[in-house]
Amino acid sequence: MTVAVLGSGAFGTALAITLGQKAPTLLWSRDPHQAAEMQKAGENARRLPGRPLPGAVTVTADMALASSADVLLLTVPMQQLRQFLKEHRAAFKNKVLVACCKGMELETGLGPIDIMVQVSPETSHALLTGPSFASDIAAGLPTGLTLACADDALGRRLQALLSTPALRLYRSQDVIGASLGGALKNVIAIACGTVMGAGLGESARAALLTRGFAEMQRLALHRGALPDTLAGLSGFGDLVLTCTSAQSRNYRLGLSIGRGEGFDASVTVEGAATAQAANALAQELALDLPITSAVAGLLEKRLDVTEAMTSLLSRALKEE
Ligand SMILES: NC(=O)C1=CN([C@@H]2O[C@H](COP(=O)(O)OP(=O)(O)OC[C@H]3O[C@@H](n4cnc5c(N)ncnc54)[C@H](O)[C@@H]3O)[C@@H](O)[C@H]2O)C=CC1
Ligand SMILES: O=C(CO)COP(=O)(O)O
Repeated sequence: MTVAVLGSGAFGTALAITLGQKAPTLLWSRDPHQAAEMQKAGENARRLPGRPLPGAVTVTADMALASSADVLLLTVPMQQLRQFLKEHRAAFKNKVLVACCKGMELETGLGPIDIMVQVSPETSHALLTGPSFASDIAAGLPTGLTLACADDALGRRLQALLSTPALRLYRSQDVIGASLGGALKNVIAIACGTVMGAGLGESARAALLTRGFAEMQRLALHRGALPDTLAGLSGFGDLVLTCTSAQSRNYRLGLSIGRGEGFDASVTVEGAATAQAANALAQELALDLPITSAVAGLLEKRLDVTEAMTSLLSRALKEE
């Protein structure tokens, strides 16, 4: 099976770098100028400078060429996924699509697998998610991810195809759990960044991370996820990484909120839309997600940091 990565941002480029060390790999960019520049320079100077593309990676803006591969890794941001699938529906027919984005669609609350099923029912679907910074993957550092696919036979083939010596994929058939874990950890990372930015301390962050994990489980289990999936790489693993590292854009957005600073709106921060989508879903399902609600309040500017903290600390005392 041949592979193409569609979307030449940080994550798409990193995946192409690691997969290109194993087999010929296509990397598609929507911008012909950027594709030509990357092919010529042998690197993505904008997103991953200093990380050379292996010779087996071909960068192209030609979707007909890119979609000639059997397996297409989709690395566009979550809020772009539906439109992207609609635009290229004919080219993707009968392909295996592996979504690599994390989040919930703002208007519908749906995750990447649900959207692929809706928009491209004539394709096969899987999800690649878990704790990994693009820069670590591109540097060849050891990484463990979850490959979630409801079809176990296909999941096994994808696991073998997409694992590399440094990138170790674990298989799961729980696409709901893997999808929600990856989406909701970003919301908690914004909360943890906020607490650290406001100087409230590492003990407060540990409490938020832990209670945030309880919220992730509450929503995900209600939607049919398996507890083990939430405790795995795509849930707890990615939560720990994202809530403790300033490499994370979600955490950094939180830091800027906590410090009362601005944040570059062009940076991909998946947790922002997801916080609002998850908060709306929680209200609809009458689920108690106080941290998610506080993050949504901060992002929508209904709350400031002091009010958000007060809303969490003044809740009735309860059993853990
Ligand atoms: N950067 C990282 O360390 C990791 C990112 N991810 C996930 O990967 C997804 C993408 O993130 P990044 O690559 O970091 O973002 P990015 O901002 O670096 O790149 C996004 C890319 O998508 C392209 N794009 C946007 N809209 C498009 C459209 N409609 N059609 C075609 N291309 C479009 C942009 O031109 C850009 O090249 C996110 O969901 C993120 O959560 C997952 C794991 C690690
Ligand atoms: O998903 C990631 C790590 O697993 C990347 O995190 P950010 O999107 O917050 O940078």
